[in-house]
Amino acid sequence: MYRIGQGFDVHRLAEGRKLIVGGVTIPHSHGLLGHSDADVLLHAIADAVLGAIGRGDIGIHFPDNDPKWKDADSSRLLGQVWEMAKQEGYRLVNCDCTVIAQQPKLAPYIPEMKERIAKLLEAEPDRVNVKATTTERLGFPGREEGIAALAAVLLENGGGSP
Ligand SMILES: Nc1ccn([C@@H]2O[C@H](COP(=O)(O)O)[C@@H](O)[C@H]2O)c(=O)n1
Ligand SMILES: C[C@@]1(CO)OP(=O)(O)OP(=O)(O)OC[C@H]1O
Repeated sequence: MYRIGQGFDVHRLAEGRKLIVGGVTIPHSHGLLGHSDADVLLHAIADAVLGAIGRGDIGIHFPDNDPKWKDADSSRLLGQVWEMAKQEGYRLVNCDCTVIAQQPKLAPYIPEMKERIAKLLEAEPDRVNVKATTTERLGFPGREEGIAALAAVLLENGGGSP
C-alpha cells in the first residue's frame, strides 16, 4: 500500500549562522536560525515522512528544549526518522520539495541536495526532486527575513493493511 505525507517548515535568517539547506552548506551573508542547524528543507522532508507513517512531527521526536538536539546535524534527524519508516517496511516512491528563498540562488546546489536527500532516504537520486522559487520580493521570504520549505513524499509498503 501507499502512504502520502507533506511537510512545511520556516526558519529565520540571521547573521553569524551557516546556511545549510538540503544537507548542503551554501555560502551566504546570513544563515538559518534554530535549535538545530536549522536545515529547513530536511525538516520539511522529515515532517513529510512522519506524516506519511502517521507519527506526528519532528518537534515531538526531537524537542527544541532538549540540549541533545542543540546545533544537531539535521541529516541525523532525518536519518532517524527514515529508520522509523524503514522499520514499518516502507521504501520511498518519490519525494518532491520546494524551497522558498529570495536569496541566495539555490539552483547550483540542487544536484548535491538531491544526492544527499536520496542517500538519507536510501533511494536513487531520480526519486528526489528539489525546486526553488522566490516570492518576487513579497512577504517574509521576499524581505529575506526567512526561508521556507515544502515537501511531499510518497512511500510504499509491500505489506498488507495500513
Ligand atoms: N532562491 C532561488 C529562487 C529561485 N531559483 C531559480 O530561479 C527560478 C526563477 O525563480 P522565480 O521565483 O523568479 O520564479 C526558479 O525556477 C529557480 O530555478 C533559485 O535558483 N534560487
Ligand atoms: C529540529 C528542532 C530540534 O532541534 O529544532 P529547530 O532547529 O528549532 O527546528 P524546528 O523546525 O523549529 O522544529 C523541530 C525542532 O524540535
